[in-house]
Amino acid sequence: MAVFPSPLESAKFIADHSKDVSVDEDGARRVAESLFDKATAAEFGLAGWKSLHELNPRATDKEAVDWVFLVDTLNFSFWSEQEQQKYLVKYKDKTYSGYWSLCAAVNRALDEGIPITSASYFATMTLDQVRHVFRSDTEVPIPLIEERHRVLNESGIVLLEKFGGSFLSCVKMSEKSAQKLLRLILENFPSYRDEALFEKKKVSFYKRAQILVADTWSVLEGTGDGSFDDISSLTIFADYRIPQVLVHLKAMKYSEELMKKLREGTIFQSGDKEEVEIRGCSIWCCELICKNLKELYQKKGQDTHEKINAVLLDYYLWDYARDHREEMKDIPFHRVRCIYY
Ligand SMILES: Nc1nc2c(c(CN[C@H]3C=C[C@H](O)[C@@H]3O)cn2[C@@H]2O[C@H](COP(=O)(O)O)[C@@H](O)[C@H]2O)c(=O)[nH]1
Repeated sequence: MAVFPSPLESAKFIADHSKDVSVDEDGARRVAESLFDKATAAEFGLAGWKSLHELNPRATDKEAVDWVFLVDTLNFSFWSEQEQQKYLVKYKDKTYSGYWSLCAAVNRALDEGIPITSASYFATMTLDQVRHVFRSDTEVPIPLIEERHRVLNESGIVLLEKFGGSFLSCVKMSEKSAQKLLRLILENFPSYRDEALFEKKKVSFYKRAQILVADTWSVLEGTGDGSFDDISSLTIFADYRIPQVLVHLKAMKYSEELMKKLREGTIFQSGDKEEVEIRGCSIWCCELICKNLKELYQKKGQDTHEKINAVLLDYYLWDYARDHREEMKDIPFHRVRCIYY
């Protein structure tokens, strides 16, 4: 049986040994206080996944679950070298960038009658078909198109061979446990094994695997096969936006030398010490924010069950980063080209 380190334990270990990134406990407490009133509002809740995001599926059926699987299999590396030169997709008279450009391209393909979310289709897609589905509305193509082709074929074949062609079968096998679904994903889909070596120890982040579980919970509206009783055991998803917003909100800090490298646009490799510290401290920082938020609610005698967890905090912070691009422009995000986030 394969050993998959826990992202939470990894984050604690990394935060305890980190040199260039630090979690600011007072800053984390202040962020929790500022979120306190918002946390019971609609946009913080599970329903926001659909109500705030027009490209996400409305349904809670097999096709909606397969949409989530396809999108999260490709949910990585949308950043561009030049902010002005980037991959964009126009869909229904709106132009989308970043993660939303991926969703727009998927919905555009479905509208064109291309069964892009069906394993039987993406298991044998050619590179040219992938290029067509994810074509850009600028001269900048989607990053890592060859890797996207490879992970699509690989994941489609596993779905066909082991799960009858639908991720819903995998969800049913998890018997309403988020941790069991996480393990099934890691055991069967190699491209989701987002791990690194840090201070000679194997650590994990599992960003796409954890967000796949979270998005499955969201698209099923926390009901039926998606009523995971341990959804609060997930951590936030260590991408390249959450660290940026945590530094902006002064809950996390970079050393001068790291800030200099980031400002120069240094491209890091997946697994580099700085990259691991940024991602691990982000997860740990959000655990502290979550803990503080729960304490604030307990003080007020309010029940926080299912209202406050790392998933909902992550979604909120990610949307916040989207909506505050301008204010955050002097905080650089770390640049890695990889299939993990
Ligand atoms: N931590 C975290 N990272 C997330 C997401 C999402 C979108 N997911 C949900 C959000 C709304 C919908 O409800 C989706 O279900 C994408 N990313 C990451 O961000 C990066 C792209 O950023 P930008 O270049 O600005 O589009 C890239 O690494 C991508 O992997 C999230 O939620 N949390």
